Order: sequence, then structure tokens, then C-alpha cells
Amino acid sequence: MKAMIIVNPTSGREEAVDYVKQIEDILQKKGYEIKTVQTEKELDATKYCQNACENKFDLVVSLGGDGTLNETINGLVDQQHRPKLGIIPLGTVNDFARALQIPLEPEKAIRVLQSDRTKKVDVGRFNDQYFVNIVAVGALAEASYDVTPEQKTKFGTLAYLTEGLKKMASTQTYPLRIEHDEKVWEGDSFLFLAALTNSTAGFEKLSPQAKVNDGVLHCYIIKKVNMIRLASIASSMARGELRNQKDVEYFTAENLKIASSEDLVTNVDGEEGDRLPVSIEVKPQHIEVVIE
Ligand SMILES: Nc1ncnc2c1ncn2[C@@H]1O[C@H](COP(=O)(O)OP(=O)(O)OP(=O)(O)O)[C@@H](O)[C@H]1O
Repeated sequence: MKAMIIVNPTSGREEAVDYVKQIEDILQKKGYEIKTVQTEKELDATKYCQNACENKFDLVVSLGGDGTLNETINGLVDQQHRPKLGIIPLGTVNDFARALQIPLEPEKAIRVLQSDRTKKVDVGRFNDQYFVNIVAVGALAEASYDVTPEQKTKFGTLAYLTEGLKKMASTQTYPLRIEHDEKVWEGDSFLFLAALTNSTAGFEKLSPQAKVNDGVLHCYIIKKVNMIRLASIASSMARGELRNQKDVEYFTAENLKIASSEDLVTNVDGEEGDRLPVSIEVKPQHIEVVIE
């Protein structure tokens, strides 16, 4: 059996390299022959992972934050042979690890690699790239670009919340056309979210009913509302009751096409994505993750 450990030495508090030995020891005991690689720049994790797929590795471990994990998964999805995926979260938010109940403490997450249990989980295709958590269009979507790396290190999830609330205070809306499966929604929206998992930007209750393997996107259209209603919607997000709000339209979809008469950017798993129009589809239970 062959395992590749993909290490981003710059993730989180730059401590990834300190954990490599522990991971190698655990995997060696499980009988793996190991190749450890370090990323040096953007997309290295994707290339390493593609290489692991082509060379029929059995396991790929991502040691880094959500960015590294996302790049690793992008290297995995289009391949015929897809190794199992191990996740050691070292980032600020670690949404995918949260959604899969993988411990956020690296030592504990490393012990999960001893497990023989795996879970097949959905991935989302967004134009030509892949995501595992969420696509957002609108106010909150833009907020994450305003969070500086310093704020992220110091305040974590709170940094996103603060910037998000600042953006929300502007109550700007966006004209959207959303085609989902066989239906169309057109109107002014403050924020549109399409979630694959329950955990987004560290809020584990944003979409509580979303399961990592249910094969659908959980979509929320937050319509044009005044400030008071918006405050109530914001607090319902934290309580896991967003879909029950009267100015929120909730539906599930396997496919989506989103367009606007305005030039709008998107946010895909916390990073800036393509501008509208975009198409999104779910690839059900497409990757297999090692879980506790
Ligand atoms: N050696 C490197 N130096 C600088 N950047 C790198 C290096 N290797 C990879 N990267 C880039 O760093 C980006 C951020 O990494 P990652 O998300 O793992 O860490 P993070 O930013 O600390 O985590 P989080 O986003 O959860 O806060 C990756 O998307 C990758 O493109």
C-alpha cells in the first residue's frame, strides 16, 4: 500500500512540518510505503495529488488548511483511480473537517488515520473547479475578501463574522436569476448560498440538515429586506434556523445555474470564484475520506 502526505509548511501557524513524523509513524505501522511532499506555491497540492492518482496510491493525506485541502481535492476528482483522503486540519476555519467530525486538534486528527472507517462524500463542481463546502453570491460572499491574514490568525471565525456584519449593514441587494433543476427564481437577493455541508466559515449550524453525502446542494435565497429583518435573519443563521425565515427561500438542488445582469463575483469555499454566470452540479459520494 502507498500513501502520499501533502504538506503545506505555511498553513496555520506554520507548524505542519512538526507533525510529519507522527503521521509517517502511524502510516508505517499500518503498512504503508510513504512519500512525503511539501508544497511551495499555489496548485502544488493539486499536482502532487494528480501524481498520486496516476501512480495508484491508496491514500493521500492533506496536512494544511482549507486552501490546501481544496487544492488536493481538485487533484483527485477528475481521476479514474481516486485514493482515500486523510485530513489533518491546520487552518483557521477547517470547515470540511468540522463537517466530517474530524478532530480540529492535529494530534487527535492524526490518530484518525489509524481508523479503517471511511465515508464517501459529495463534491460540487463549480464551472471547471471543485468545492466541498459552499458557494456564496452577494454581501457575505464579498466579506471574506476583506479579512486580512492577520485578522484571521488573531480572531479566526470571528473575523469573517465582523466583516460580514459590516457588509450586511449596507443592505445592498443583487439581481439574480437562479435556475435549479427544472425551476427558475428571479429577483433581488441580498445573499445566495448553496451549501454541501453543515459547516460554513466555522458556523456549524448554518445549514444543519445538509449531510456530506446526501447528493444535493442546500440553497438559501435571502431576499431584499430592511435592517431589522436582516438582524433577525443573521441571528437565525447562528441558531440553525435560516430556512424557516419568511424572507428566505430554501430548496435543494442537484444542478444550478446562477446569472445576474450585474457583474458579480462569487465565493467558493472561502476563496474568490469565477464571476457570474456560473454552473454548479453535485457529484454524489465521489471521494472517500478516512473518518474516526
Ligand atoms: N510553500 C508555500 N508558500 C506559500 N503559499 C503556499 C505554499 N504552499 C501552498 N501555498 C498556498 O497557501 C494557500 C493557503 O493554504 P491553507 O489554506 O492550507 O492555509 P491557511 O491559509 O493557513 O488556512 P486557512 O485558509 O484555513 O486559514 C494554499 O491555497 C496554497 O495555494
